[in-house]
Amino acid sequence: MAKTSRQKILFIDDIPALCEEMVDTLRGEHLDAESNLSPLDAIPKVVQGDYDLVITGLVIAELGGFDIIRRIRGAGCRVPIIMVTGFGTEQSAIEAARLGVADYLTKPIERKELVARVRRVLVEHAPAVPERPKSLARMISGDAKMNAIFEKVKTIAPTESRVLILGETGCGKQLLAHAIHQQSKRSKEPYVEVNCAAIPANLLESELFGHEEGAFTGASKRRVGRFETAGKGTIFLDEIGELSFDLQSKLLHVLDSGKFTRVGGNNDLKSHARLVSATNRDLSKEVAQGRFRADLYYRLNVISIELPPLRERPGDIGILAQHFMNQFVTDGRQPPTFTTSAVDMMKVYPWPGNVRELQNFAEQLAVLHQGPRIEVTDLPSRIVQHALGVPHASPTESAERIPFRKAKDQFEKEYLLKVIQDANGNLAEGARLADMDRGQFYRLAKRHGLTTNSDL
Ligand SMILES: Nc1ncnc2c1ncn2[C@@H]1O[C@H](COP(=O)(O)OP(=O)(O)OP(=O)(O)O)[C@@H](O)[C@H]1O
Repeated sequence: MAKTSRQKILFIDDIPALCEEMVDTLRGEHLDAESNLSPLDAIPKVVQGDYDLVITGLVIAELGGFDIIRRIRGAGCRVPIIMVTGFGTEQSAIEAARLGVADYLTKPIERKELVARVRRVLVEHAPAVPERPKSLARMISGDAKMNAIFEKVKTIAPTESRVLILGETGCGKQLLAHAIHQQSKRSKEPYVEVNCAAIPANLLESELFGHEEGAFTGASKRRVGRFETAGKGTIFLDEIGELSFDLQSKLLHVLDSGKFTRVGGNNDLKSHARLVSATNRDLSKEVAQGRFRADLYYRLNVISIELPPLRERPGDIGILAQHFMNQFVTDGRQPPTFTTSAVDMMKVYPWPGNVRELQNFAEQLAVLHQGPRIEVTDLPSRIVQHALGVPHASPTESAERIPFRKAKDQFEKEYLLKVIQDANGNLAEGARLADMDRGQFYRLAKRHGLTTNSDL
């Protein structure tokens, strides 16, 4: 069955009148619902991802509600499931919670309440990424700070000014440098990248400026350097903070005079390339501490662009994760989508490796994950552990060092996270499992950073 853009609901029960009533109620509220009298017919369709929500009865002759859920989950499918029953007992409610149902309703249930609970589950398990991403060359973003940077690049790229890109490792400096070239009037000319940290210091000068035959041992013939190769295009010097003092002086000379000399040569050659550079160091601090030449810093830093780390770009987490997921699923499958709850938890994690770490994480999931959705429970332990606030000592080990309030806070956070995980990331269900008022549960979850859902 082809998927439509509306979220599709399936009701499973073997009483035709109940099916008709449920479908009429939901369709009356503009929800896309259908029913199936046979669990054995319905399960394969559910497992192949035809539905966004399953509502099931408990007592069904062909296969009971709990067995339906076990088979669906056993096939690796994490579609949210609501159980509706007229035969609810405490035990069945506990079993339903254990199996991770998104909600458990006992009859009689008012029409309005039913629709409200269904809508809530649909929202909580909806694919994330509601924002419309913006793009710049090969970069995409859904974050306001990044979109402002994209706009800045569109303004400065066509000029001749040098650009210095600052930012932590893996946050997109290289991609941004290339975008500047692509948006510039030089885009048809060469684009040359040099990673100053990857080339041994004694070879870097000849790499940049070339060398003449016999310039040093092993220089058996003349070699053209990267400045020459770049011609009238752009040369991108990555990790410029790693340049030795000697090379800093030589680069300063090129920027001041527009000329350079091959190693071992006498002739001045003209440089026409535009220079874009990047570093993950705090260059102004390097200058203050005497490790980087101030005059070179000012010449490089005509226009500076500071790329924020991923943890300061919450609007990018869901968009980039889904973007990479779509790229990495190449075997014809429909790429799984990240749910809002999963993205909320990913926003709490600090992503020390920035976009590169997110990219690797999406690649692993693309290979290993089966099923149409990525839920909180599918996230790797480092993301969940972070939400737990580990490492921390147990109260008995260090009672004298941890104030009571802090110990209580740690316990509260750990407890809430466990409950939210048991509830498959569904906060309403979490509140029910914890036997807490829903509003209080939401507020606590938010205070501990276990959700960033802004409407809580
Ligand atoms: N906004 C983005 N959209 C799409 N892909 C991105 C984006 N930002 C970064 N990437 C991807 O993330 C990875 C890391 O980005 P990049 O190499 O540009 O980071 P960097 O800051 O230059 O890292 P380093 O400091 O280690 O050199 C690359 O594979 C890049 O394609």
